[in-house]
Amino acid sequence: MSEKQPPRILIADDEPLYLKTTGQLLRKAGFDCVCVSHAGAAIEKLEAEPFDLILSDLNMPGNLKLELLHQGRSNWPHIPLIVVTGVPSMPSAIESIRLGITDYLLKPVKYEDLLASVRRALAIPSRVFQRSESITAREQSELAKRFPNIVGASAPLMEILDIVDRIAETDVNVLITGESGTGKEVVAQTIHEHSLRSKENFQIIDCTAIPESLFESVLFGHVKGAFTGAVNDQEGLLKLADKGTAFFDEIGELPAASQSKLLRAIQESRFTPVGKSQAVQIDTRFVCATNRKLESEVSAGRFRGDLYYRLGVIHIELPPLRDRGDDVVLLAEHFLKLTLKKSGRELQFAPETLESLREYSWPGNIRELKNVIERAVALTRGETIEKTELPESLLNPPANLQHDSSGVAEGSRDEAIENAEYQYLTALLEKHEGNISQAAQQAGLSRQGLHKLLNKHNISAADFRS
Ligand SMILES: Nc1ncnc2c1ncn2[C@@H]1O[C@H](COP(=O)(O)OP(=O)(O)OP(=O)(O)O)[C@@H](O)[C@H]1O
Repeated sequence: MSEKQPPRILIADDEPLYLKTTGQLLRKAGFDCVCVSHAGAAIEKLEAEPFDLILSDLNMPGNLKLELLHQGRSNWPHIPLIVVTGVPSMPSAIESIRLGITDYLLKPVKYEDLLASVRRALAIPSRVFQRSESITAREQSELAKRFPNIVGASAPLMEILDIVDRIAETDVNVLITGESGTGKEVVAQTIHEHSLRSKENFQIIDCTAIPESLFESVLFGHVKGAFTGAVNDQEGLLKLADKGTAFFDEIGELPAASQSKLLRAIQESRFTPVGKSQAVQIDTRFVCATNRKLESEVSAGRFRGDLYYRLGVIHIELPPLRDRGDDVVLLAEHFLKLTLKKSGRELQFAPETLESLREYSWPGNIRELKNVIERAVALTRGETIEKTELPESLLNPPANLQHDSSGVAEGSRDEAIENAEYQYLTALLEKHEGNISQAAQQAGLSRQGLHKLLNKHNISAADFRS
């Protein structure tokens, strides 16, 4: 973007009235707009002239297969793209978010919302949208130095650190997904620590811990006497996140009514505490995490699409530990060092122990690995951690957790993982006769984490108790 020139916006839409009024309104707001009525013309313009932003309709001539989105994102990845559509459809919405659009607005769109979205998109440095080429060894070591809390050197982790590095200082909202224990909270905290908001609060908001009936009061606060039991004025969690980062953990668990209240607060950057008449303005960055597949939740109608787009401007998917190669060893060494720091002892892994750690499939991911190392250190009497100090469940995992190359691969990878997880959980509960604490301990999960997984698979621990 040139400093003297106003930002240039390309608007592509086949509704003449919308095209004309949007162009006029944005010009009035100080932008330089070029309006075209079909995808082909938009692509020609992009080839010929520089732009800072694309506003694109979905249903317009030449865009049957979302050509403008595909070409726009692959040929001009540095130009943010906002979809504005009158005919929302779930597949196109999901495809849009996959391609990395900046926002998804539904017509009729309020002028203030459009303007806010345009300003937000233009405030994001273009490098955020540029896909990284493969990361060089030098860049790798620089990333490792910049993020010492995130241990690992595998290619998938390096890609994540590269994204974190590019987005941390911007104000974009981030959605972090991944299985339980993959490090979502660690990544969220790291984004905050490397942001311009690092001196302010990193406010964790655990969506599973807020009863639906208290959502507004906990999030937005309340005044004394607003409802029975409101004996004092209470500031809400969002106010505590003002100027800082609000981290919504387990956002996928948020009930529908709470989703709309949160969406409104995010869209307007303000909310009204319960019992008050005046709204409170906030300046907060939103980072969210979930181990659910939010896209499927949106398709199934359980999660609002508009909230999903608003939160997931940047989507970081953390790989499970089993897909991170030798990171297992690096993390094991890291947790060994951490554990020994407390005791002052000196210990090392036997080569066979490391081999077993490498071979295991880690359903509880990094949290499970951390627990296994702490347990092994506690059990080891000599100077070497032998394989025998590893839990039996790790050395002889249930058949469904072993890698069997002779088996016929059925279904998608996601289905296979879901099945394996289901089998693992039922075997685990059977072994511990429905005792959640013991089962969670073995799986390397928190009790809450295990409850969530059981809910996901509709498994009741009570069925395993005698
Ligand atoms: N890359 C990493 N380097 C070092 N420690 C890590 C890393 N990732 C995660 N951990 C550690 O693993 C444990 C689990 O991480 P975290 O709580 O961030 O996972 P999560 O994905 O948020 O889990 P859940 O979905 O159950 O809330 C924590 O003790 C964390 O410190």
